[in-house]
Amino acid sequence: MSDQPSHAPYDALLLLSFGGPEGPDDVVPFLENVTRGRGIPRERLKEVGQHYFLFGGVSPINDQNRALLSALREDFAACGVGLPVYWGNRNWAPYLTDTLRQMVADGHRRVLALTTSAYASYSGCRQYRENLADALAALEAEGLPLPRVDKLRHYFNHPGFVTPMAEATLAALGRLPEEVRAGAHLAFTTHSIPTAAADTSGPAEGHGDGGAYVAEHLDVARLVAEAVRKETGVEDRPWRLVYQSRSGAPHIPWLEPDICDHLEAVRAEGAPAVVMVPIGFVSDHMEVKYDLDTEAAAKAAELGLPVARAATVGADPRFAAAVRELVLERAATERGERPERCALGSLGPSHDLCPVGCCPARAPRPAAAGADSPYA
Ligand SMILES: CC1=C(CCC(=O)O)c2cc3nc(cc4[nH]c(cc5[nH]c(cc1n2)c(C)c5CCC(=O)O)c(CCC(=O)O)c4C)C(CCC(=O)O)=C3C
Ligand SMILES: [Fe+2]
Repeated sequence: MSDQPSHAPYDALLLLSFGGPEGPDDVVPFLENVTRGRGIPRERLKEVGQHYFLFGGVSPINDQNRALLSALREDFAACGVGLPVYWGNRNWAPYLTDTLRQMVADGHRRVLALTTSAYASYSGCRQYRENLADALAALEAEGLPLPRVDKLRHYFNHPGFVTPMAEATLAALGRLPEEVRAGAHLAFTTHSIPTAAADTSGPAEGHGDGGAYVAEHLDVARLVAEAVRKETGVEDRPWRLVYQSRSGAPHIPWLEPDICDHLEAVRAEGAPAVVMVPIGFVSDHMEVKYDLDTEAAAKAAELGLPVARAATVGADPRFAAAVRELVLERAATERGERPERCALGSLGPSHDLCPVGCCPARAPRPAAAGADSPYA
């Protein structure tokens, strides 16, 4: 008997992420990969390309995923979890299909996937499941044995995600001039998505009124605001969930208000300062570095409004530990045990298996790692 925590039946973990360009020549091909068949206006693409060129054509997301990989491997090793960790992306090298092919070549047949998106939505959940189905179809066409791939549950309300975010919010408050700290508002931000996609996010029974996407973000915002209240003793600090990084055609409704409009509105109401808290994101990637640190920060400067931006969890060891807990929890569930399923807030732990109709696509396509998966 070994007293090492068991990750059986899983034999590998796959970090599944978005990917990003690593130099100026990568930017246009990367954007073509992202937007293939998705009808994003050319104007928006040129603009987003410029965001990347401002940073030398390099997205921070790949280095951040490399750091997360190291943190996961360190944590697993320290805790005796002998699960190898691989990394594959939707839109840039290392591409998911290549990684999955390597995993099969290395003998892995039960794979657990961790996505760098903590919440339910088509873009953050089902689209990754579609990418997994595409990769499995490619391996099948090559005549390779197919691994079974499961996906870890959404972790937005896990303490290993929420606690570092709350601490980062307090740290950002501490970077504001002392005299505006007590009165500073909190602006929790996440990626805007079409309201139609928000309304149908998560399982069907929660559809409508922003669906699981908005409900989950509101729960995290409340938890962080409450932690800040406890720590600072400021009882009625205003906070709001706002959105950023809108794209798509202007006549299609997306979640609002935009962070920049929100800064203007609270300035007009007399807010002395704002802390921007990007709860929607797992690392300080381009949406954070450009849309918040560059664009929203410039807006705030124009308004004469002091702002600070909270760090995302990134490769925080507490987040790596949370991933380990979630992996061991899911492994135990797959073995037929009933492990403790840790979650803060009012929503409870999210489902392990996306039910049929969860975060539907506009045009149905095969998606793996869910109840409607065509794969085992
Ligand atoms: C919910 C959500 C997340 C959070 C969850 C998650 O992390 O998955 C996210 C993350 C990210 N989005 C990213 C980049 C882009 N997203 C785009 C486009 C879009 N995102 C959408 C949603 C989301 N996106 C949507 C509804 C679109 C429009 C249509 C479509 O394509 O579905 C476009 C095209 C141009 C534009 O429209 O801006 C780009 C370049 C990067 C990489 C950043 C880097 O390089 O550091 C990351 C992590
Ligand atoms: Fe995006």
